[in-house]
Amino acid sequence: MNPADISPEGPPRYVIGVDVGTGSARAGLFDLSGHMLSVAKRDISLFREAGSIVEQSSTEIWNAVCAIIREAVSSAGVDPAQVVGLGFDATCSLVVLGEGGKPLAVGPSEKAERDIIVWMDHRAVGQAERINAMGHEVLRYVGGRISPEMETPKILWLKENRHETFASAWQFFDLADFLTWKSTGDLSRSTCTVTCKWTYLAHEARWDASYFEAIGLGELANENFARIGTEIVEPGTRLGRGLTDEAANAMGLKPGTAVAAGMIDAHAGGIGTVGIGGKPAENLAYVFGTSSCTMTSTVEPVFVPGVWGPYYSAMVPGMWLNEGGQSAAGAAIDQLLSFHPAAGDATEAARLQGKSLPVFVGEVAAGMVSKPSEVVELANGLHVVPEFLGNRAPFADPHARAIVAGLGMERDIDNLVALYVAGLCGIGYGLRQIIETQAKAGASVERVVISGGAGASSMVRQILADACGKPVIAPAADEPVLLGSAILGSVAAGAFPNVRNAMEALSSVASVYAPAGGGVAETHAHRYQAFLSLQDVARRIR
Ligand SMILES: Nc1ncnc2c1ncn2[C@@H]1O[C@H](COP(=O)(O)OP(=O)(O)O)[C@@H](O)[C@H]1O
Ligand SMILES: O=C(CO)[C@H](O)[C@H](O)COP(=O)(O)O
Repeated sequence: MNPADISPEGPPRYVIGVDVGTGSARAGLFDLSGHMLSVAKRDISLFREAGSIVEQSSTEIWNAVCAIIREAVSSAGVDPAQVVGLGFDATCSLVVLGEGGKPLAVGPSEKAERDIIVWMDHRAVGQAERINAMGHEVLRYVGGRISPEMETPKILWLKENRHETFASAWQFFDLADFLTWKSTGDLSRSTCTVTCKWTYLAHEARWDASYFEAIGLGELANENFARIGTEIVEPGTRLGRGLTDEAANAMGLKPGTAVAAGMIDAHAGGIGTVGIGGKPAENLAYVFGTSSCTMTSTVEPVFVPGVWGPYYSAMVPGMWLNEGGQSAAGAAIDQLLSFHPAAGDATEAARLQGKSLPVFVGEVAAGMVSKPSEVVELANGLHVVPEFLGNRAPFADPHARAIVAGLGMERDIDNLVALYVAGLCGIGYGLRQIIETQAKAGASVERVVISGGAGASSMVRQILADACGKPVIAPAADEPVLLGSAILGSVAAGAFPNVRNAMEALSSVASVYAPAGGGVAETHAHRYQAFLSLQDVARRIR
């Protein structure tokens, strides 16, 4: 299908957005006004081992993606020939393939199907520290410090610990780029992935060979970056000749269907939300899933120590991006609840209602108060700094750890609820700290536009608004992250001239959660000071 074939007349056309998160892959089928007709989901495995090792399988993910695309199309009863575009987003995990696209084992299991080092894998903390000690110029564009969650420390880890894998790797991909290559055979990388996670300098359209030489990965530069990306294109760019016969067959779509260069999952959430009001520079995109990401767009680059970026054209084309967040967000709430003596009973009660534990506990909390903002009183005396997986921003400190203060001998569900609320407040104070740090550096925002699985609850949105002090906007789209990747697919298909146009046309506000004033605001101000003190004391103890 050529872009020119899409006309307002003729049969309706559809696009598919695919989102591969940490725990599941989802596909949504959208019409060209941004309405989602169907969604399909598959859970994906995570393999964990000692030493912060977390791995996945690219084969499993690819099979899941093909299956959910088929399911989304058939459950909507749409003719595959009417699907004109496909967009992908995925976690920023590292996929390692040998000759012929063969999966290579990335860890001690020696299992080739474990060929992905997941973004949250912290095996490369030592490599990241050594890179940071070198202080290379490119680090200015990742908030001053490389994170072990980024790809160059991980590849260095492979070279130093699994030399055979490193030497025989044919391609190192960010997961979204792997998916577009599998779909089209096109090895182009997206400016989103390589700028945010690989130190590509999109504002100068180049890699910096001296960085790779300095850190001990000179061979990647000597090969002209053939294993990490020679063609770098903006998200939404139409790749290759669209779907290959093999991929189309696996997905139940037509060969040649347009496939867009993809994005990291959080950034797709940004694309699906920050167009609201036509003012991307005023909107902070907050994607609250397993991790959380804060994404702030500016016209000029703003350097905020400890906040990733500034990245050029990594999310909104032509704008700079600062990206912060918490490495464990939904995952921190899960971890916190799992420690509590009432977790077993509550999990069983949640299961009987077909809900996850945090959703169940959140609903119990909402039922205990007359107004959502009052839930903060349930957490009276309990304080959580939820940094189970380090502080992503504004300290860029992978060694930070969580703090829970104010625990008693309680073992009941009410106390579990209190812990849940305190954990969410802690997430909100982390958000407030990032917003304040960025504002001091010159990147202030007016509102937070929320997406992600944990951001779907209205009580969660209200707690975040109260805790961070900014209005939280819920977009009209039920699945803003999927809408973001569908937007990419629609641009590749030629339905919109560019991503910015599509963003503004397809995103709108559903509801606004204004921060509460009065006593609630005072309580949060007080709790925020406690959060800062606890965080500071923990840092000093270490
Ligand atoms: N109401 C809720 N309150 C707190 N956490 C929640 C809630 N709903 C979902 N979560 C958490 O959000 C995370 C899943 O987010 P989601 O965006 O669906 O996944 P992914 O990050 O894999 O894309 C899980 O950690 C889950 O426990
Ligand atoms: O680092 C990230 C974005 O830059 C994300 O945290 C990562 O991609 C995981 O996303 P999720 O929490 O939605 O599974």
